[in-house]
Amino acid sequence: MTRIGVVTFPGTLDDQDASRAVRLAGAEPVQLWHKDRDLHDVDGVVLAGGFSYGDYLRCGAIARFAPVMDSIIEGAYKGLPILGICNGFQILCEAQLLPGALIRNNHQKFICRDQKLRVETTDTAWTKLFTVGQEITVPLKNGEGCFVAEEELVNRLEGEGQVVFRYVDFNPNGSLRDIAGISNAAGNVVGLMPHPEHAVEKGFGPIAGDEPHGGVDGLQIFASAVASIMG
Ligand SMILES: NC(=O)CC[C@H](N)C(=O)O
Repeated sequence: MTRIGVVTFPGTLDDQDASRAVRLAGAEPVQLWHKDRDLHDVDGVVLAGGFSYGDYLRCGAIARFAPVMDSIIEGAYKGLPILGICNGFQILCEAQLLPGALIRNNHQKFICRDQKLRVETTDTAWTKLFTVGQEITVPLKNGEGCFVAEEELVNRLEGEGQVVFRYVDFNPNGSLRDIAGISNAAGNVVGLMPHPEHAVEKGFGPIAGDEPHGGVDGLQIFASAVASIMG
């Protein structure tokens, strides 16, 4: 069975939901602790959302130096599928596994809403099962979600197909070019601000189309990783 590690740092909030999403996608979730020196032979890793180390300094800035990150960085360069959700995305940027940075929302407030996104590429380990241009709705909740990078870098990300998700209808934080998620050049490392792990079960997900509180669009992200790992 495919084994996907879910990392818990002090202050992580969404590791249980991420583990549940992994299980619903047909894989076995493996708990990884911030102090773990190895990844216990997992086939993929999820850096879950939350408030690691209380968001001190900058979101993700301290978690980036946790012992488990050495193995994650090594795994990333070897092609291990890695997903960073919200605080996980911030940690991946701090670790320079993904380019750019996430800064305070342009309106200076924490925001929580059901957010529509467009899937811009299926050439990543985490979006393989979508269709290009598909619109999905998943919850969003963060204080530092504004994606910024130099103009030249953003142009390169667009040109190389590394913009993976874009906000639709409403940009919730001032992110450049409505960018909600990006990947590394190889497509195995993906980070996104909204939370797919909160949209995996009917009755608990966001309001989406004809499905009040029933949207399960997020599940495809975890199922995509399982499909990529199985080849
Ligand atoms: N939901 C989250 O992961 C939040 C991330 C981070 N603590 C922020 O507020 O931006």
